[in-house]
Amino acid sequence: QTEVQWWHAMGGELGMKLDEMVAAYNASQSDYKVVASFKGTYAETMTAAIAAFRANEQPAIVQVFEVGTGTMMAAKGAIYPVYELMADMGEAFDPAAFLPSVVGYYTDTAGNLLSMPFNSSTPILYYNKDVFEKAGLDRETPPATWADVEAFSAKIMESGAAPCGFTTGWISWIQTENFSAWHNQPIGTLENGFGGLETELTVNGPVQQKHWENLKKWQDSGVFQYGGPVGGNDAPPKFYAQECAMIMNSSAGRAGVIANATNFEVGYGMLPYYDDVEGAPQNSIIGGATLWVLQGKDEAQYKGVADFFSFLASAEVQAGWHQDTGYLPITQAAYDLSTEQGYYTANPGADVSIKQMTLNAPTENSKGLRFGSYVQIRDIIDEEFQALLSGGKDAKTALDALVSRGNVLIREFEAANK
Ligand SMILES: O=P(O)(O)OC[C@H](O)CO
Repeated sequence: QTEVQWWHAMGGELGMKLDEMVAAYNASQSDYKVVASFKGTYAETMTAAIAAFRANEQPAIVQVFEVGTGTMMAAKGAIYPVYELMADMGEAFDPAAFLPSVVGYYTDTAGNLLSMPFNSSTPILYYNKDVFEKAGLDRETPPATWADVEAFSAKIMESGAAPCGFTTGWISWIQTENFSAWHNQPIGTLENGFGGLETELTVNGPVQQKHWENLKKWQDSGVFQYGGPVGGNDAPPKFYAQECAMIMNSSAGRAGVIANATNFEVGYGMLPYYDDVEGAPQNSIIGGATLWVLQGKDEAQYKGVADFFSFLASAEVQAGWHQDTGYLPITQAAYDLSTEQGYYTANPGADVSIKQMTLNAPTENSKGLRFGSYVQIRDIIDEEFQALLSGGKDAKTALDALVSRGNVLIREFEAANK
C-alpha cells in the first residue's frame, strides 16, 4: 500500500468532517492510504510546507488558502500543476466540471488549472433569530444594508436583548477584500492582480475608507466587537454565547454554528452593503483553499494523489462535504445532487452563499484577487486595522499605510519572479 501525505488547515468541526472523508476513501480501495495531518492555520500550514520542501520532507498534497495562490504559482520548481499530474497519471479530469468562479481563480494565463479545487467558501451573515425577536425586530428579516446593521444593533442593545450588535471574522478577507468586491471597488490595479505582476494595491479608496471609519466608530460605541486578528477566531464564540446578535463569517462557519449555536435559532443573510454606493451589491468572491501537489515524490504516490482527487471531485463526496460544512458546492454536479436530495428545501438559508456569489456577473473588481506575497499583506491589513481600533491611526492613514507597505512587498515579489 502506498501512503500519501496530506497537510491541511481544517480544525474543529471541519477537521472532523475531513477525517471522515479520508477514512471513507481509504476504506473504498486498498492501493493507497491517505494520511491527513492538521498543521494549524492556513498561514501556518503553508509556512510548514515551504520549510518542509526545503528539507525534502514535504507532503504530496498541501491545502493552501486562496490568497497563497500567487506565491504557489511562482514556486514553479516546487509544484506539480494539477492539470499535468492528472494527464501524466492517465486520470480522467475535466476542469469544466467545476464552477467558473472557482476554476478562474486557480488557472494560469494559458488556461491551465494549477491546483485542485476542494473547499471554496464565501463570507455571509449569520444572525440570532431569538435575539432579533426579543429586540422587537422581525425574526425572518436579516439586515440588507449597513444602515440596517446599525439600526438593528441599536434596537438590540437598547432593548437589552444582547450587549453587542455584530462581530466579524477576517477583517482582511471579509471587511476589506470581499467588502470591496461587493461594492464593485478595486482592491488593486490590473484586475486585482489577475492581469500581471506589475499590479498595485488600491484598497484605500473612499468607500473602503468610510467603512473602516464606521467600524472604528461602531467599536467605540460597542455596536461592533472585533473578532481578533488571525482570521477573527474570537468572533464565533461571541455569537455562540449570544453576546453579539450577528456575525459575518465564512459560509464554512456553518458547521461550527450548527454544532455550537444549540440554544437559539440561526438565520442567514447576505453581506450588508452601503446603498449609496453605485453598483452595490455586486457579487462576493471566494475564499477557502485548494490542494496543491508538491514535487519530489515517486510515481506511485502521484497515482494515489490523482485517484484521491477523482474521489474528492465526485458529486457524492463534494455534495456531502458542501452540506456538512457550508463550503460552496464547487461542481455543478454537487449542486444538482444537493438540490435533488432536497438539501436546500430542508435547510433554508443554506444557499445564501451561492446566491451571493452569483448575484451579478463578476466585474474586474469582483473576480477575486491575485497578488504576490499576499499572505504577508494579510498580516499588514490586520496590523493596520489594530492601529485604527487602538486610536493610533485614523482610517485614511491606516489604509494608506496598508497600501504603501503592501506595494513594497508586491514590488519585491515582482522583482524576484520576473
Ligand atoms: O475559512 P475559509 O476556509 O472559508 O477561508 C477563509 C479565507 O478565505 C481564507 O483566506
